[in-house]
Amino acid sequence: MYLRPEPLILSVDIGSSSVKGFAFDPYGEALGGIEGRAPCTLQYSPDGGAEVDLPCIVRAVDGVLDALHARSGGREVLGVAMTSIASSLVALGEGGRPLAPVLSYADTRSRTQLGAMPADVARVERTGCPDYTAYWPAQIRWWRARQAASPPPTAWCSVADALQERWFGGPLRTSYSLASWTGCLNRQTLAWDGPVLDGLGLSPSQLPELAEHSAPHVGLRPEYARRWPKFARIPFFPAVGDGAAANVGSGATGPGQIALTVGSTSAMRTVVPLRAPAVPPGLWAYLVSGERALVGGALTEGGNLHQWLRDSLQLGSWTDLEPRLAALAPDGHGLTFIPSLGGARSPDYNPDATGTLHGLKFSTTPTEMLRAAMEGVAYRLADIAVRLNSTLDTSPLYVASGKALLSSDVWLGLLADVLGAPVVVTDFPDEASARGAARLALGALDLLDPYAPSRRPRSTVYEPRPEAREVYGAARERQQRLMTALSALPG
Ligand SMILES: O=C(O)[C@H](O)[C@@H](O)[C@H](O)[C@H](O)CO
Repeated sequence: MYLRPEPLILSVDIGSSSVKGFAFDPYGEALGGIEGRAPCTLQYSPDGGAEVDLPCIVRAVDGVLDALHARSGGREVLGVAMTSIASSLVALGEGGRPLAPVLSYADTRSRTQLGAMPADVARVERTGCPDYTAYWPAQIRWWRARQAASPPPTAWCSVADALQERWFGGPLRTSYSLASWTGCLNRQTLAWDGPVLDGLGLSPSQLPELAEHSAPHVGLRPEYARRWPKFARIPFFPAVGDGAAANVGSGATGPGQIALTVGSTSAMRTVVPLRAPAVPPGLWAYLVSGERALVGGALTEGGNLHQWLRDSLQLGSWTDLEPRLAALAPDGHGLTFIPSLGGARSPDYNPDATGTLHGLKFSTTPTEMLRAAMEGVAYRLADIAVRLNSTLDTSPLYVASGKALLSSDVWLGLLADVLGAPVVVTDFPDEASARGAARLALGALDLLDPYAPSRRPRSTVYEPRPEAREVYGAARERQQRLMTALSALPG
């Protein structure tokens, strides 16, 4: 019981399209009205580039903290939690100066570097990550090859680590969670992986120090202490990966509970109370903390594909579209949409994969194309689900998160049909990643157990419909056959 206004915890989420900040009470529940948002979007280029503009992120995050500082008024602020896209790679030059470009998980330009590391069959089991363009080993090699004429970077870090270094000074520090998304962390020993660093010619001193997300920075540098006096001496917690935060924030932390997220990108993941569970074929295993793993798979497409089609086909607002999408029968259009516009992450890991829309007729409508894209994403998520569910001891329960999914009854319903299992929307669905980071920070402050099952009722359950499941099953097979046929094409 608090007699004065309750203290609050602030949480900042660095996403693929914007930076958002929210306030939560000491029980981890959202407090309306104290929030901040600033746009900052990944920049895609035709060669597979997906860069993050660091000055844009710095401006956005500092601006969101300005808003949270002003709006929290006289209330006590317990701390600042952070969650971020993962992975991100910042190269640092002399004096710790960040060098462009900053690469994101979606950047596939390092495709030429895949297979270039020394052969090492145990690497996936040690790091939890496959050899792919989303991870630092390929990205660091690509970065060096491309900038060969410039002085080499002296150190590397994630975007959130660079921000915290600006606010607090060095040394650079990262959480086990963010580090586990880089492909360079040995998740068994919780140290940077020796063979991976040797293969890259790096020493651990060129990477951030590793710490648990519960070990905060305290004591802002004078210029930031003047800007945010209320934050000058409060804990700022190292960022956790947004996937890990989404599970904690949507309450998907128990056995068989799978966070099904469609934000800008999409993913499904489950929390395992072990540091280094086996990595299922085609998937990855990251860390929520040094004690808990996050096993799952991710696609680079989700709400970003929906948005791209709405813009490209001038489809109008999301709200107007939903009834038109809902009026279409499952797979009634006969189209096959392979949604790999950003290459294929899980389960194929093919950076050269592209999007395909097959089966067009003069009668095809733009709304049908969008519905086919949403179904196409669902089939690819089902390819991840098959692999993930084979590791579970119980039947899966999908817990929805992500703005794109929660804004669409159609997507929620068709995912339940395609996955053949209930999809649950909790009564605290919004901003799961920010909420998860806040709950982990409250856990670090000993104020709650971030993994405790929620006692709040489940508001909506989307049950699978057997007739629709059958129709979608056939359409999913058609998508598989099309992918196989396309993979035989030269080039
Ligand atoms: O678990 C996840 O959600 C993924 O693994 C991440 O790589 C995200 O796709 C990325 O951080 C963008 O939000």
